[in-house]
This record gives sequence, structure tokens and C-alpha cells, in this order.
Amino acid sequence: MPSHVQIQEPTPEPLRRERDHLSASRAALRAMRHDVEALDISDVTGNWVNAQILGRQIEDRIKALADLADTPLFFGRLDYLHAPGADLAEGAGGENFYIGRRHVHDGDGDPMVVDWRAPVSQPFYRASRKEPMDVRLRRRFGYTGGDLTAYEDEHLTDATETTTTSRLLQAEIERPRVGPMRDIVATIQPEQDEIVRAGVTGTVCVQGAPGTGKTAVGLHRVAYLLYAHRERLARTGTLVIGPNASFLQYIEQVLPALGELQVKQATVDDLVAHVPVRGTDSARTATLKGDARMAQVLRRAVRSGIRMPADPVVVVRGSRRWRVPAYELEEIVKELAQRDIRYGAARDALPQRIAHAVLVQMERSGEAPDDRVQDAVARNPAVKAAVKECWPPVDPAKTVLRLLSEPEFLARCADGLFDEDEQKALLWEKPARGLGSARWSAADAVLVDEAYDLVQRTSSLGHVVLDEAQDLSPMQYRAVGRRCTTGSATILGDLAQGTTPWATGAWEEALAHLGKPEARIEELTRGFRVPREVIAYASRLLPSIAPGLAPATSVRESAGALEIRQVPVEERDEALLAACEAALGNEGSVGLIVADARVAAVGAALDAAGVGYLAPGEETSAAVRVTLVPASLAKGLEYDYVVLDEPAAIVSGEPDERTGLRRLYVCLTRAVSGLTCLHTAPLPTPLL
Ligand SMILES: Nc1ncnc2c1ncn2[C@@H]1O[C@H](COP(=O)(O)OP(=O)(O)OP(=O)(O)O)[C@@H](O)[C@H]1O
Repeated sequence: MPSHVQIQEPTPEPLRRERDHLSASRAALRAMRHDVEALDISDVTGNWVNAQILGRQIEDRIKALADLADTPLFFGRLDYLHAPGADLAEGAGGENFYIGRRHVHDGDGDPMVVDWRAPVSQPFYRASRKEPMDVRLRRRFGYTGGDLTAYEDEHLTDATETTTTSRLLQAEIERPRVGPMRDIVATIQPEQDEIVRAGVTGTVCVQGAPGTGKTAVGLHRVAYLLYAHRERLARTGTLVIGPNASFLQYIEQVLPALGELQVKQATVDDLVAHVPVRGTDSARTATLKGDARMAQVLRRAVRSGIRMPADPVVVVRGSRRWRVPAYELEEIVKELAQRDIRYGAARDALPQRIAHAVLVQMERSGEAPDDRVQDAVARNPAVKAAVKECWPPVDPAKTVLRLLSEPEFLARCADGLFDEDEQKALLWEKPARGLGSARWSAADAVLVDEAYDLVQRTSSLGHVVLDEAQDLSPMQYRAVGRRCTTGSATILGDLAQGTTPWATGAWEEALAHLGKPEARIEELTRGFRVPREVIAYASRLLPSIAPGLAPATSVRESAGALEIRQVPVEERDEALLAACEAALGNEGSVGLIVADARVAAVGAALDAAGVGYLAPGEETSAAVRVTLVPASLAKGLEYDYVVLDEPAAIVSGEPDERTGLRRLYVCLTRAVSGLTCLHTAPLPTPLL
């Protein structure tokens, strides 16, 4: 439930004091920025590279200290009963703290605003009457434009205080949506905060119905981890993975608004872009290529060139010849093949092992060779030739190309893993003659990435956030997992929104493929986006698409506008335009969601009527508030009013009915205030 507070009509005097604190904080922030701008680094940087790095850090710091006019410097205040102990670090010593997006201190170094991520800020999100966490007063501030105009108080230790729902929180949730996604620091809920502040070493997986704040939580978690473990994560890096470029565009401003400018964003396709993707696969083939069995096939393929030596290696040095017999070479090769090291690392180790065998012989015959001799022997042409024969170099892309082009090679590597019929489906229709002519598909690129990792270990980041995780294939989970082997991950998704034929059926499975089987699975059920009536309508699909999942509840007060209307085919365009027109009569954005196959026709109708529109991810403005959204790109996005065209076409646009209904579920759950659904064909049965 939303937090309960006593609403106080702000009296002029305290409000004036709070405004004074806001002005003083702004001035302090300006002074902090000025100090950074005035830094002269010419004395402290010995060389050009250091100067560049330091210069960039200073530039980032100046950007992070920018006073964004319409982003309030603080949104809350905590009055502690006692001064927090020294262990509560930031801000210790006082008992009132203003909570904001970044730390601001005055000329003496005393905090004017405390970062929302500091330990001292935590009770702002977690304290309750049951557990006040030593907080006497929690105050939330309301702003109009950049002006502080209201506040609400909760006296957490006053048993006599009556409680009501927070108007400021409710207003934030109900606010019309325009432009890109915004941060939620002022209103993070306790169950969300638990995930945001979970420790850096553990991986957390969040199952959540549409609009429960998964994306928001994931982004705030990165910001929190960067605050709590800045040095470690600055070294190792952080990455947010989203389903497509328009989604990434939609979320790209959240972290910079929180002062975090260094977080990389990518799609899974971006991560594995070793080869150009120009081809497509049928649903069946893509599912097979994404199957975890492919990992074994690839392992066999990469190692298929390993041969046991037939001949001894003879190394000539000066007047002496040293001979490593074939059986001894075989032992070395076998030992390396059994060890759990990358193909490339083993290949690098092999010449040294052979050289070592030579050195042992030299020592036995009374010589005293040192490391330099071993290196020289390892570089000897005879040794190099033996390595090339026993452990040939592997080009990962060429290996995958062979697998998908040569039936005999695939049969050898897939033996006992994929049956004949499956192998046929895996092979390219037209075998590629070389890398230049290969028509790689997205699923093929993931295989190439796996092959790269078999040859050389992929470097791991400190933390990875994976959004819309339910859509990944086992092979894609592996690709993400190898990018956080030594780090941790936040996995976000909704099993009911899985719209790929290979979408995961259970988080435990996905986590096993990611290499994080020990991850904690959390569930979020309170929806902040979709109004009650709309989520109830969409939830009619749940028994068909994800029988185990409970429908989300909605914390929005307004039940929402829901209209489902059948129109004759010849009136369809007119009805769509009228519905958009009506939606535009309200404040906020309008999403016109249509089956991918209908985008061109509906776009032409909008053009003909002179209605301007945007593509998903593009920023809405006062002048253009309609976005034409292909159903396949609706995931993760939201619009104040959604006009949904032809549900049956959205369902039939997918390779199977379950996937189609899931796609429809995604589209039905994008609305913040109202949904109008127009259809000429009968609605899919579960909606009737
Ligand atoms: N605590 C909160 N306070 C205010 N708004 C919130 C809160 N949590 C989430 N929201 C808002 O609810 C909307 C939905 O959030 P978000 O997109 O993160 O949900 P999601 O679970 O990722 O949804 P989907 O599964 O549809 O992608 C966003 O506008 C977000 O800002």
C-alpha cells in the first residue's frame, strides 16, 4: 500500500524556511561547481594521457553538478531522534537531513543535501510506524515547476497521528507521461528499495507484472551500486542491456539525471556483433540455434582440430639434437585437452610445455638451461610446427560458418545432441563459401560469440542489468552470463511477456544458463502504470499465456478509461484517427499501437490526415504527441493514452498463438490513463 502520512497544509513560515534551505543549497551547489571548474590540473599531471583522463573526469564532475532547473535539489527531509552514529558516514553530526539526487555541502563541508543513496537516507524509503528507524519526522516536498510549494509530514513515533494516503506520492504516480523515462528517487517504495540496495556481490532476479517498476528498479540499482562501490565498479564497468534501440533511447536519460554518466547501454545483439547480421531464421531454426545444446556442439567444433602427434619433435641447438617422442607429446596434449582452460590459452601453453620436456632432457644430460633457453626452444620452428599440427589456430567465425555450411562437420559435432532432422534445420539453406558472403542471422552471431569465448575468455564487467530478460534464448543467457562471471547481475522480466518462441518458462532455468543459479528471485506485484480496469482486461489473457502468474494489482487511483469497439473495415482508418484525436484532447502522450504488418498503412493514413507522429523512443513534444508503435517495439514503453489497432492482427503476426497472445498482453499494458481498442475482426477468444 502507498505510504500513510498526515497531510499538513504548509504554513507559510516553515515553507519559507524550507525554501531558504533550497536557495542556500543551490548556491552551495554553484560554489561546488565553480570550485571544480577553477581546478588547475597543469601542475599535477605529468603526462598527456593522465591530463586527458583527469580532464575528462573533471568534465564529468561538472556535468554531474549541473543544477537542472526542473529537477528539485531535494525531495525529502528526515529528522532523526538522535544524531546518527559515525558508522552512518555521510552527514553524521546533525539530526536533520535533506534527501536529494546528489550530495551538496556548504563551504565548511557540512551537508546541505544528502545523496539518496547514502546510508543516512535509507529510512526515507524504509521507515514505518512499526519500525521508525530512529526517525521522528519524514517530510516529502512538492514542487510546481522548480518551486517548492508544498510538503507532507509523517511523525513516525507519534501514535496519535491519523494516517492518510500520501498525496504527493499519488500525484507522482498519476502524473501524465511525456518525454523519456524519469527517475523515481523521490518515491521508491520499500519493496523496490530492498532490491535497489541489495548487496553488490549477489545476483537478484525480479519477476514483475507490467508496470511494477522493474526497469526503474534496475536503473536505480546501478546508480546505487555505483555510489556504494564506486572504485570497484569504475574499474570493472557496468552495463544495462535492453531489448532494442528505441527502448534504450527511452531510458537513456534516467542515469545521467542521477549524476551517473558512465553506464553503458546495449542490446544483446550489440554485445555479440562480431559478424554483420544480414540473414533471418525461421522460428524453429532460431530456437534450435538458441538451445543450450549448441554450447556443446560449438565446444566440439572448436576443439575438432586437436590431433595426437604422429611424429616426435626434434629440436636442434648447436651441435645437439633433442628429441621429444610422440608418446610424450601425446601426454602433454591430452593433459591440456582435459584441463578447463580456453582453447587459445592452451594453445599458448603448449610450446612452453614441449620446451619444458626438452629442458628436462638437457638437465639430465648435465646442462643448466635457464628460462631464456626455454623461451628459445618454445619458439623453435620444429616446436611451432608441432603445435600447429596438434593444436591448430581457430577462427571462431569460420568455425561457426563451417558448422552451418558443412553437413558432415555438423553431424560430427552434433552427434548424440541434435537428431538428423534438427541438424537439417540448423544448416544454412545456401552454404556460405567464405566470411564475406555469409548471411549471418542474429542467432548465428550469438554462436560466434560463444565460439570466441571458447577460444579466449570474454572479460567480465562488475555489474550487468538485464531487462526484459524473459525473451532470451539459453545461448543468449550464456552470452550475457560470460560478461558478468566475476561480477553480479540484476535480471528483470515477466514470464507473461515472453514474446520469442524460445522465451524462458522458469527463472531457475534462465539463471542456470546465466551461470548464476544461486541468484535470489523476488517478485513485484504492485503496478504503478496500468490503471485497474485496463490491467483487469489484459489479465484475461494470463490463464492462456502464463497460468502460474497472479494478475498485477494497480496502485493508481483512477480506474482508467477502457473502450473496446468493433468498427466496419471501411471505417477503420477514420475510427483510428478519431480515437487519436480524442486521446490528444487529454494531457500527455498517445501511443498508437498496431501490428507490424499494419504500420505502413496506418502511417499513410496519419500522413493523409496531416497528423504528425513519432517513432518509438523519439521524444514527444508539445507539438507532436502521437507515436506510431509497431507491436514488436512496444515492450518496456508507456503512453498516457493507448489506441490499439486490431488485436487479432497482433496475435496472428507471431509464429504461434501463445506468443501472439503474449505480444497482445504487452501491447494492452502500455497505457497509463486510458486504452481504446478498435477491431474489425473478432477479438481473440480469451478477451471475450
Ligand atoms: N515507486 C514509484 N514511484 C513512482 N512511479 C513509479 C514507481 N515505480 C514505478 N513507477 C513508474 O511506473 C511506470 C512503470 O515502471 P517500469 O517501466 O519500470 O515498469 P516495468 O515493470 O519495467 O514494466 P514492463 O514490464 O511493462 O516493462 C514508470 O512510469 C515508472 O516511472
